[in-house]
Amino acid sequence: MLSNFFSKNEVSVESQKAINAFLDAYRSDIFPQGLLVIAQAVTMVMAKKNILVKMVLPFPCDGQLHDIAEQLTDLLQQQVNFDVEYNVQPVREHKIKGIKNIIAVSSGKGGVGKSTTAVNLAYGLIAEGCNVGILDADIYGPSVPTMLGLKGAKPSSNDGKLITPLEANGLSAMSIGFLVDDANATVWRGPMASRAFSQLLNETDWPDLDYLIVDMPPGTGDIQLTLAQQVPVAGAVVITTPQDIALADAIKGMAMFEQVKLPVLGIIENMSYHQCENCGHHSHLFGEGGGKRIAEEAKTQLLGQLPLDIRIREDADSGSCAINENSTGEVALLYRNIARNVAAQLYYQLDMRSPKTAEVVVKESK
Ligand SMILES: Nc1ncnc2c1ncn2[C@@H]1O[C@H](COP(=O)(O)OP(=O)(O)OP(=O)(O)O)[C@@H](O)[C@H]1O
Repeated sequence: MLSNFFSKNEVSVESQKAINAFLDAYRSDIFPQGLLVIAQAVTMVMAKKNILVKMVLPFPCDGQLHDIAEQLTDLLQQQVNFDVEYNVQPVREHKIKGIKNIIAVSSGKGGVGKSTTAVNLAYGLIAEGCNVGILDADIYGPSVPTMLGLKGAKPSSNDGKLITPLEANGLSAMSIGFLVDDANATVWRGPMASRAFSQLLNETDWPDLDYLIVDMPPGTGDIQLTLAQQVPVAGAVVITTPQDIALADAIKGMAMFEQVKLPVLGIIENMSYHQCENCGHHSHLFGEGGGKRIAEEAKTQLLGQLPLDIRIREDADSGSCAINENSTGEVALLYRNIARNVAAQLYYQLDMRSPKTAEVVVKESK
């Protein structure tokens, strides 16, 4: 038998060919040109009776690899697993130690669920396989401490100079809310607020992070503009709801980032629909299709849509998170899908090693 020629650790040539062909032809939103064009160091070994596909990828995507492994297992009638290392590269140079990429989460309008989405996006990126931190820059209403279950907690300092961030379920977190009480934070204005923010960013002893999510204050005024200029943001994500008034403000938000020449990775539409608990029917309480429309108009991506769901509010209020309770639950999967889209957009739009970015550069130079 052919298999007798292989050592116990070798995958048969037939299986290798089948896996390569499948991965080569595989297409999805985050792999528009297939998986193999962006994968490095692809090898296959036998691990007991299972095939282990090893590779290095440039952005986290554990959830999608899990689905691909299931499809390959069906195809080969043999268990296939992935063992992937993520090698996220910084797309923009900056001097903040330990952090590779800063992603700003903003909204033109207050109350659209920006902080809730920022926290869940951070946990989504962790669930997909990366090291992540969050910086609550919402100086006028820091809600991240509550959402992480860290209200009242105080960070410490090992050397008396840098503040050690707090940690909640593997997420490193810093917020003005850890340092001053809410009443004091709200009276801060202009320069004072931006100085406080700059200190939070630069004087925190961040661990090694692939992504730092910055929860920006809502709106598009001077303070937001200053912060956007102050932070070496790799890419921005704009949160909106489908209501006309929120959409109009989201457009203003994108224009603000354009003004300071920061790339917008896309839009997340929050409270897009309500799903009936009994029959599963989706009702679009605040209108339909708005996020998609403004994303198309701004030539950016709709990174995902989230339901108006009581579980999301309850989690945010109680300091828990759907992803940490059940990383494959319905709401968790939506956030993880958005997290993958954000990470992939950052890579394809901005990393010079990305085949898509490289393509754009070639076209421009003609
Ligand atoms: N998809 C959702 N489903 C249900 N409730 C949600 C959803 N998203 C956010 N919420 C709730 O809406 C309220 C406002 O959310 P959040 O504080 O995240 O908004 P924000 O845009 O950050 O507000 P602010 O402008 O004050 O910073 C919170 O009570 C939150 O739990």
